Amino acid sequence: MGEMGSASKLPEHTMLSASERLELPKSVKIKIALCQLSVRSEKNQNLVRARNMIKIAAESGARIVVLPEMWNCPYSKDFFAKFAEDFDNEDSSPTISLLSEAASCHGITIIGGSLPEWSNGRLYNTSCVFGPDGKLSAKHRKIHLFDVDIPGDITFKESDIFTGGDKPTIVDTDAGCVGVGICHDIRFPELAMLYAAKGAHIICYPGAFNISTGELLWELMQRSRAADNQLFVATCSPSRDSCGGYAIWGHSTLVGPSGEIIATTGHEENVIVAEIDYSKIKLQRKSIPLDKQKRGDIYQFVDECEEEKHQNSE
Ligand SMILES: NC(=O)CC(=O)C(=O)O
Repeated sequence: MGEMGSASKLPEHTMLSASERLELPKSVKIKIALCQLSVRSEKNQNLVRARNMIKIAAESGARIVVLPEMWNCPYSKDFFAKFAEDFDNEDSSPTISLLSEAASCHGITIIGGSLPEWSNGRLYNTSCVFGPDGKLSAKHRKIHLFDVDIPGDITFKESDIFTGGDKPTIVDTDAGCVGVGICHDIRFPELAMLYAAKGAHIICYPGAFNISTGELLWELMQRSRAADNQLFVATCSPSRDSCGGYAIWGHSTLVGPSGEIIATTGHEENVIVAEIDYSKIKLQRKSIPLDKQKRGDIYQFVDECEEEKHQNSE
């Protein structure tokens, strides 16, 4: 990422904000593909279908390809453990081998959706990023697990099965600086703000929102994270007809830095290819300089009782 140290030597009034110092990737315009896959109950079928979609995406000119949350495995508690792989052992991880081979074969960056991962006896919901050389460049374990109980609608508790990740993930790729989150992670603006502060150009959220929260919140969340942080947001979901009892919303989408939808789709299986113009980040941040307008000095709660106790003790 760009050198950020020298600005501190300038007089205060000429100091550049983090947004103004943001360096853009060499290629400012690139194509991204979102592979909205129909996930089957046969792992091998999912691998074959995903490999075909990646090929279609790459042949359409995409330099960065995003896969859905849980694309090699139905989004269901009955399947997660059975389909999980140990990523540290490539020989026993056909999914990791496939992603690595596909990235190097097409010379692209792959944000590998998410997969159930076994590690030291624990199960994680994990996204792997591969560079054009086929090497694993980052691994994000879903931080915020999806535990919900909406009476008469949906009850689902990921934490019964998965262990949550404990780190944010930001990775410099030749297709931009990418922050990674998985589905429910999108509900936490703090994570997106952290990625923006660290220089992310785009945040990719593989996700599998269900049809009720999806209709209400999926688009809203993506546009909010993009507009608040003035960067690109890309989401990728399995399609509605995927296997398992969980009804998936679909609607994989690319959103631009002013919160505009650049490309989206419906419930069905589809490969969406769209153009990202990273110069729009700078334009948006120049037009509405949120970074300069922020009042970090007043965004804190004062505990009045504590304050009173403190004053009385003086
Ligand atoms: N997979 C998820 O984390 C689902 C989710 O967040 C939802 O609202 O649905």
